[in-house]
Amino acid sequence: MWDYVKLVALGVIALLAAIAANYARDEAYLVNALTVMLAAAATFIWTLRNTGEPKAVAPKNEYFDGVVRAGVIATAFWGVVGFLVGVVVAAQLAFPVLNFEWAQPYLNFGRLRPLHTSAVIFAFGGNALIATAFYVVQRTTAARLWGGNLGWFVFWGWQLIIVLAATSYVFGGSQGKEYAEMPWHVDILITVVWVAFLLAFLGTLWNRKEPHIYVANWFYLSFIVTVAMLHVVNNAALPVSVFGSASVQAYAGVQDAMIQWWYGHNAVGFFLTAGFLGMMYYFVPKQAERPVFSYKLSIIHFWALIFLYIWAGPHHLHYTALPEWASTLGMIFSIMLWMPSWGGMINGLMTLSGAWDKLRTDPVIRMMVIAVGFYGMSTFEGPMMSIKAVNSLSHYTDWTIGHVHSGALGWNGMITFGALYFLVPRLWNRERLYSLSLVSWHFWLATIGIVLYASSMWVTGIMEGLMWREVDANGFLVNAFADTVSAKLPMYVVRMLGGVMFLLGAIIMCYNLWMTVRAQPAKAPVNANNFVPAE
Ligand code: HEM
Ligand code: HEM
Ligand SMILES: [Cu+2]
Repeated sequence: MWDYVKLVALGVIALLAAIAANYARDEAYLVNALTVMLAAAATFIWTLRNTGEPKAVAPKNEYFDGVVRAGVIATAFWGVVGFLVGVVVAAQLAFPVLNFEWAQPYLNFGRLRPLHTSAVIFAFGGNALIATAFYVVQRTTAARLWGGNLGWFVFWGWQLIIVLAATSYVFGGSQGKEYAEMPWHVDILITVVWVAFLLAFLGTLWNRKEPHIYVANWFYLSFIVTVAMLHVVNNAALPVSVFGSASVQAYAGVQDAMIQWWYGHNAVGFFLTAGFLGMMYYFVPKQAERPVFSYKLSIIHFWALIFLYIWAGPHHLHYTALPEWASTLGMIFSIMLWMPSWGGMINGLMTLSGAWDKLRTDPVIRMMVIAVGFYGMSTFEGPMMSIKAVNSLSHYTDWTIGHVHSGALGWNGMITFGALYFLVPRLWNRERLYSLSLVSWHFWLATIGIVLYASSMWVTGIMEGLMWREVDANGFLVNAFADTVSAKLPMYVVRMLGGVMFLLGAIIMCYNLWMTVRAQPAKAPVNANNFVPAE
């Protein structure tokens, strides 16, 4: 019965998408409609072929790990894609000829840049967060992921969203809001998939056999709930036509800017921070085989973080049409944010107390520790940059880009790599990783890559900031804008090389994980993935 409902629904979707493609008013919308049509048709055929077949009933005492395995593969795949596009845009900034004439307008910097940011944040980061949230919530509640195949809906829905967003940018569809560039129809799909994600997570918590809700789940839950709120409010818009990508924002002027940066900042705070802290609170203690340093600190850290983050957005709009008081409010909350952030860092690092020797012997724990270190660094740098006097120098410069990537590569990247190294042997029931020395290679390539990236951006950022404000004795500007651009060239090349190293490290990781699954002997099949011992 359920199969027939699905078939009808998929058929209707494919048909509507075909109609939408026919009436499409712009290229991006056309490509999106065709993609949805093909995806619905493929799922239709797949469902049809399986209709009436006896379904394998999953044993109730087994974790739902298939979707986590798929999420791990997707994380590694989109990671490499996102880093590669990062290297491409870095190369385009250094060598503008790489905006090839024949590839215009599709592959110019302006279209590839949001492709990079969405690929790394939503595809790489999003898949990492969804996969680990599903893994962690099951392990810490001793319950199977709620909702039957809802987990698969979330997984495939998210991949579809990624493909729609990416193709949309390349073909010229964008809302023009940073990190929220997806056109309105993709925004609706995101809302549906995100609600499914929330339900799967909440349902599992509800069914928990462990009375206590472990703190990692608090972080994951706050990430899911807050991102839902941010997404819906920031994307409120009126489509110009149901058959086109263009839409008009619900807010105008400075209100729109404020809502956008309330979103943008909290995307950092909840997507790139709270969710990843959930990862830290599970995987660091697991890999170190030590309890969390202070559970009390983790609770204080949690509440302080979510209370403070939400007010800090105006630090993105210093010296604009935003009222002075709002700007000051954002600055003050940002400075206060330093404390809980470092509380989290200390909690992560001190979890290693008594196990510091592991830093020498275990490259996976080294990866996690450097991630927490970079988290600490970027959450010190951020509050500093939010001070108006500092921001008057740093804003509009590459300093911001350096800050972004010390957080993104150092914190989000490294903690995800650590989690993948932890997960793959367990999910595929392998005795150990294929090669720890390849993990070490990855570690050093990535670390040196980040250092090259961040330090080159500090140098160019501060240099261009100072050059822009340099005036002669009569008060005239000394430098033309083009002077600052040409002065930056060497540093742009260094940044690109740093990116290449980071990318190489990720490719080595993929090889290592692949060989772990391929070449390592399986462990004896002792209910490794069961949470209730078989009688
Ligand atoms: C190989 C690695 C990477 C390279 C080479 C790279 C390169 C770049 C470049 C060239 C830009 C544009 C800068 C500009 O407009 O001046 C950029 C922007 C950005 N990247 Fe990356 N990136 C990498 C990895 C990542 C990762 C892993 C993340 C997030 C998890 C990330 C997040 C961002 C964000 C958020 C921006 C926009 C920054 C802003 O507007 O202030 N990047 N990246
Ligand atoms: C206490 C924590 C943090 C504070 C107070 C903070 C503050 C700031 C400030 C003041 C800016 C520059 C705004 C501007 O001049 O335009 C900024 C930019 C940015 N930060 Fe942070 N930051 C923090 C942590 C992080 C972390 C951990 C990450 C990444 C994982 C991150 C990602 C970003 C991004 C992506 C931008 C660029 C936004 C844009 O596109 O303009 N921040 N942050
Ligand atoms: Cu911010």
